[in-house]
Amino acid sequence: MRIRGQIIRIDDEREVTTDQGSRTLVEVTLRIDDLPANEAAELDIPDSSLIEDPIRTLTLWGDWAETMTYAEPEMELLVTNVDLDEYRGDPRYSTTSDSYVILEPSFIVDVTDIRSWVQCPRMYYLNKLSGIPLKYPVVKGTIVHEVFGDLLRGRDLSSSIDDRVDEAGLELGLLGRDADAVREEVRQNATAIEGWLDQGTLGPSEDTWRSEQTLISPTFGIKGRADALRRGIPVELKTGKNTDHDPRFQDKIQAAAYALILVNRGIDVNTGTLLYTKNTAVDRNEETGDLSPAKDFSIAPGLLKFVVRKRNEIAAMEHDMSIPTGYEADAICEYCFEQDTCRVVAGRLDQESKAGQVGQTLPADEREYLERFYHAIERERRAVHDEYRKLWTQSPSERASDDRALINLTPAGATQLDTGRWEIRAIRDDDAVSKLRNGDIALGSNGNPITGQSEVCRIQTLDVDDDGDGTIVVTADEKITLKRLDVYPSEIGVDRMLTALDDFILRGDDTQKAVFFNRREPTFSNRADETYIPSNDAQNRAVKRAVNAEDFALIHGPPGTGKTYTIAQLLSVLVARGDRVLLSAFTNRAVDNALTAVRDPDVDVSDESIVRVGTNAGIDDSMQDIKLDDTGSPAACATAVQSASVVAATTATCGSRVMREQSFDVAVIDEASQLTEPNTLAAVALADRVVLVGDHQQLPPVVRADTDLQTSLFERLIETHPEASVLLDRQYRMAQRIQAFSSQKFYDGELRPATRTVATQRPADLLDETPTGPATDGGDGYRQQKQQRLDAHQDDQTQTHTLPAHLRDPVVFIDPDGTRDGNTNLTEADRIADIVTTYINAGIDPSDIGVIAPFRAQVAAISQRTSVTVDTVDRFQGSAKEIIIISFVATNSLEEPIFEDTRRVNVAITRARKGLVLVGDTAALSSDPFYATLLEWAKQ
Ligand SMILES: Nc1ncnc2c1ncn2[C@@H]1O[C@H](COP(=O)(O)OP(=O)(O)OP(=O)(O)O)[C@@H](O)[C@H]1O
Repeated sequence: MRIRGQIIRIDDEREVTTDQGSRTLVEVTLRIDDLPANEAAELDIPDSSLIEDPIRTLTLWGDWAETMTYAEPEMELLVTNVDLDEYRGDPRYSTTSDSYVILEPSFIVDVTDIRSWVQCPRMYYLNKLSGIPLKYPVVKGTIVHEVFGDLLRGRDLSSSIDDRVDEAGLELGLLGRDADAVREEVRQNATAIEGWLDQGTLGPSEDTWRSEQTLISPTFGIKGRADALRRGIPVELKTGKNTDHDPRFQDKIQAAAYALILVNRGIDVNTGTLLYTKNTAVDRNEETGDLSPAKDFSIAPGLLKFVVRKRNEIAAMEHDMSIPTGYEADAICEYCFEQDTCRVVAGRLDQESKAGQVGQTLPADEREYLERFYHAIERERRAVHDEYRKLWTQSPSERASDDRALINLTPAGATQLDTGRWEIRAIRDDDAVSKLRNGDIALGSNGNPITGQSEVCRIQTLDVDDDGDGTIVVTADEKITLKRLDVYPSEIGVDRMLTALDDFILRGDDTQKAVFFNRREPTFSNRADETYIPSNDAQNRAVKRAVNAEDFALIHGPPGTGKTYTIAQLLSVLVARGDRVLLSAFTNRAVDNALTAVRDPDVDVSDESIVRVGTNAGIDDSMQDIKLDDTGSPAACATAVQSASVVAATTATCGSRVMREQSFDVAVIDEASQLTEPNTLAAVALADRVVLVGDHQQLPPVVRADTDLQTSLFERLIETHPEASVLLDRQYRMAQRIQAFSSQKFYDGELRPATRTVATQRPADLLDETPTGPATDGGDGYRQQKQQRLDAHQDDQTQTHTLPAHLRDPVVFIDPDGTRDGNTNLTEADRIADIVTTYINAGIDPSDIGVIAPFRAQVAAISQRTSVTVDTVDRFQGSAKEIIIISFVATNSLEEPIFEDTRRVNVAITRARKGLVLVGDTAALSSDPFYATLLEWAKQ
């Protein structure tokens, strides 16, 4: 029996005498979440009031009492294998010798963090803050681990080493290493692995082996990736040497933590293996001791419990987000490699530290900032943990309807690739939507990702044909029977935000920081005095402001105002001046979109001077020719990135160990209003000057928790330093009538159409009534395509309907008199499908029409009724359609906001070029001042 609940009170520790001698105990009062159903029956207490009152006393015996020294009221407690008895009519619980006590079980601790915590709690904190820097032992360690995996998958040693060293080309190049020397060193390490594999009679061909496996334990709140499992026993590889007979303590802890996760899966683990690969490489004449690389050790229940208690210490500290001092451990600072960093961080942040403090303390506002964002990021981490938890708390169908999983797949086999990895296929027979995309990392499983067979894989294909059928193809290290594919949450995003804070605040330049902390005003030079963009005064001023900025400049670009165009012109000016430029944005799509404009033949930046840094899967096909080749000759890789005038990468990649080694004169960051402050800092920290391009009146950063991360650095700076910004006030997208509301409400009436043609566009321009059509910003290509469509249409001999009068206006409001039911309004969905059909029958191409709805359920309802693109606002940001139809869903009243933020309405309505149709309920919309004005405008 297990119980789980919130701590209400913790009594003092006591010693009692029992038949087993003197024992320690602590009594804790808990509010139990789910009382065991059989509680009353077990105790034979007929009092039903007990069942309504979930407060119970729990006695923690022996070592578990220690966990209560750092637990606090309000924390959650999960206790397994409890005993139930009664004391004066009250049911009471107590731990048994088989119990585990898990504090804050929802907080998921990584195995490697438990390892560093055991070495020293401050090491855990410093690793989290600073990330893993580019250092040779780290890169070599990664290569050896990969070769290990390859050997387990049956690959030939030499070809594995060649490939893996090749793959690390860029990192080795930046470290100034020679490939041959690295190959030799890896070979020495790998010899230990090979020898051990041979000698253990357990050849890789045997089924008892498997390489790295990601494991999560819902009970113990632990996750991690074991290097390998041999007959269910965790094997950890260490690239160092250890000539003692026993494995190192922290290494044992790591292997034992994996064992715990296996225990949670019902596997009894009582041994662990540590493989010290350097042991075979050390000189036997000089070294004494135990030089065998493999060291087995027994994993007794006591060790597993110790691991849980260490994990509990971390969870408790993270609960109130306190900073470890190092005194919690017996670690000896003078032998610690991290001693200097530890003292510097303690000194700069004025933290208590066992190693002491050095250096000058940072100004109070910087420390306050770091602390505030550290807390915000840790809250975001918790929200990611909530996502992990849904892997086991939600049923498969709940996950599917939440778009978090594709379920009920039919396995369709697997093929082993040359690399030893597997290509796994499954058939889907429905067109269920999900958040999964090609190129994503996902969790594939045979049905249950936690207790079943599961593997982290990369999606290669997810396509669905017209009938809704399709083949899913993924690649993974091990073969699985693919029946389900889940969105796999990742903490990399939060980890990268922390390292960006560290790079900017702790390692950043004081002069640069002063301006972001309002200790001095941003300054501007006069170096740019030419006319760069004659056709658009605001864009021209923006380029000049950006080139002149000594610190930062802000380019505020409402919808369709040519932000991307301006960025391209700006880059050509900067490159011509000899500046080295970082071009960044949150998503790969945004980076590639900006790069497309930079590579326009009319823009004076040569392809040879640009490199695109990122993963193959993330980068658009059209950018593959300028993608940085990070494999092969180390020197060539390093030169390629170091000599580039323009380096383009997402802000997440800016936090990678390769990009953290780069420096730039200027960082130009697109869609900066959608970036959290720390995400922006990841790029800012790499450059002397910064240009942020964005629009804080459109979508804010997407974050899970309600914290300061919701406000972008762009928004904060434009409010504190409006003089550093330029508003692009001419838009090339919308008819005058469509843009008017947005201009008035969001841009102080300053947004105007760039040309008369833009201003006067109408839906009828899309019809054959106007054969030549007016010029749109799509240009001749667009007209030709349209003419082809019209010709095809006429060839069809289909009757050409004309567009009814009420759909000819650029802005239309329609009230279908529907009823909201949950997050859908089917009458509205039906009417929207009719409107779409009317447009199409009139000759408008379906690809010119888009529908936006506030909720996914309504998106699904409309999608079932029409073939045009239907989506939420977030998916539409950055794109535009000739005709946009918006479904508001709400009827009668507006108890909850429709788009939760009026900026979403701004984005929705500004997606339309020629026609905007608002479909909603008059009564509901009139009940809110903002929507009432929208309605008034639409009905004009
Ligand atoms: N100065 C200009 N002269 C002529 N055309 C321009 C100019 N600036 C932008 N355009 C055109 O306006 C259109 C929109 O420009 P762009 O894609 O740069 O806008 P954007 O602000 O990035 O759009 P979004 O709001 O979707 O991010 C493009 O077709 C572009 O060629």
